[in-house]
Amino acid sequence: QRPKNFPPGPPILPVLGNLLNLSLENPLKDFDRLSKSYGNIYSIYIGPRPSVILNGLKAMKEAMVIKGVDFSGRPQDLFVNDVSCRNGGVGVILADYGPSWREHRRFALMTLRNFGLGKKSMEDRIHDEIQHTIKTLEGSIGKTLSPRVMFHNAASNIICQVLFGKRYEYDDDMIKTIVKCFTENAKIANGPWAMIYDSIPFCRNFPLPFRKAFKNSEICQNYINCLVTEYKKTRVPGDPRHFVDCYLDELEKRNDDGSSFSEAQLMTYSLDLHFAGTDTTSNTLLTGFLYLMAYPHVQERCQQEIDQVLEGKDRVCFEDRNSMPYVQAVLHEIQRIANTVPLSVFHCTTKDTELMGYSIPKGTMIIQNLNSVLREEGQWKFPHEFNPENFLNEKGEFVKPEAFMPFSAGPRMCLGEGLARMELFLITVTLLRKFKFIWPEDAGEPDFTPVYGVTLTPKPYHMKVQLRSKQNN
Ligand code: HEM
Repeated sequence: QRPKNFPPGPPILPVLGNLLNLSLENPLKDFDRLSKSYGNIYSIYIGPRPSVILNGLKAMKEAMVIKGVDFSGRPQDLFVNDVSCRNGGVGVILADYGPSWREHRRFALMTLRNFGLGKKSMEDRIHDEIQHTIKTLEGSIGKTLSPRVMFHNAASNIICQVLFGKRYEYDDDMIKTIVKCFTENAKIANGPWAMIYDSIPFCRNFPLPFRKAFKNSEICQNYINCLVTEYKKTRVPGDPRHFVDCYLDELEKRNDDGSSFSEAQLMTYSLDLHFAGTDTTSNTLLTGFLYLMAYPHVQERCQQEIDQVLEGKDRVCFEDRNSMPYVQAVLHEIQRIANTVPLSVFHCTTKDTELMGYSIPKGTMIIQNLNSVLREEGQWKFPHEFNPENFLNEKGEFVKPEAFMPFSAGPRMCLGEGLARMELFLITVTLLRKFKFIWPEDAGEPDFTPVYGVTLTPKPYHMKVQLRSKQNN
């Protein structure tokens, strides 16, 4: 039985709740279908747990922005919590709303900013990494290559520079293993076995496929343990080289005052940022290059604008985006279509609250169907097709509709948005300036259907790379 005045939804079965109403492999279509029957705010039971699904801009804004604090909690008893928070630290992504989350979020935002302002700016770091990407692509001129490892490692290296002050070669075994753990766990974390783990608690200790996620998490914990142990030995207090050193300085400063900073937190937190900074940006890039090859006229129009704006300059800077309305529109359209984190990260209510006339008790799980906003009819000129016109007005100027929400909204909104946007712009522009990307003739039609997970991933594909004949650099 649903509580009084709770959002409506399909009938609930004992034990399973509404599991049979969802495809456990990929429930995105079911979430859209259910909103047609029950409206933009409805409820389903994942096993015994009541969850409210938010669809469309209006509901999303009221919950995440207008009543942001009421909706900014995180559930604490899910599969993902057991996998990620095993060493006692809760990190930031899964931390519940409260002082520890607030302090850690503030600290990361400040540290990311400081590393962007220091001797070497964030732009310089991204450009350094792009040189390695270019080398990989130059080695494939005239051939085809699968860009997956290249983009995942590039994104991983950029965040690694900030976190640990180091990068890894693209064929380094250690980072290959870590990135594999991240990408596998991003698929397991909201796959069928995670749903079963969350719905039927007595099966949690059985040797079922969800065990793989725990193994992966252990590998990542060992890796971060080694790094932190090394940095503790080599650091000079007060002269931080990277995020880990900054945290260790802060830990010393706050020692014994009951603060939420701890070594266990540092480990989970660093892994949170490494994971969040890798699997998101790289999957967006993969989607982007897939569409740029499938829509060669869009690629060419970007290249014309890039050539024109960068004429005589040796490299692009983030500021140049303001002179590139078409490229900006294309990058935003890529993010809209990529829908990289389709259900955001699950929230929960921090107190008894109301949403569009419904009563929602404290502790209710909230699932944001970001997909429903990024493709909402009435919000977009072309909701169901790839079309940069979605972000251009009649004068060809860049405009950003309110429904552009791939980073979510409100107090829990992605804290890496600035970094991600800078990476997407600098990487895409630099590569499009230098290379032409072609869908291989023998590859059949491009398949745009993504593989479902916490992050959506394009199916593996190959690209043909040519040096552009008319280069201005
Ligand atoms: C295209 C790239 C990215 C996309 C689409 C994306 C999207 C998201 C989304 C939808 C959320 C959940 C927000 C919510 O719960 O309401 C999130 C949270 C988060 N993201 Fe990102 N993200 C991206 C890149 C990054 C990067 C590069 C970093 C690394 C610095 C990062 C760090 C985080 C963190 C730490 C959180 C948790 C914030 C919190 O709980 O307070 N993300 N991101």
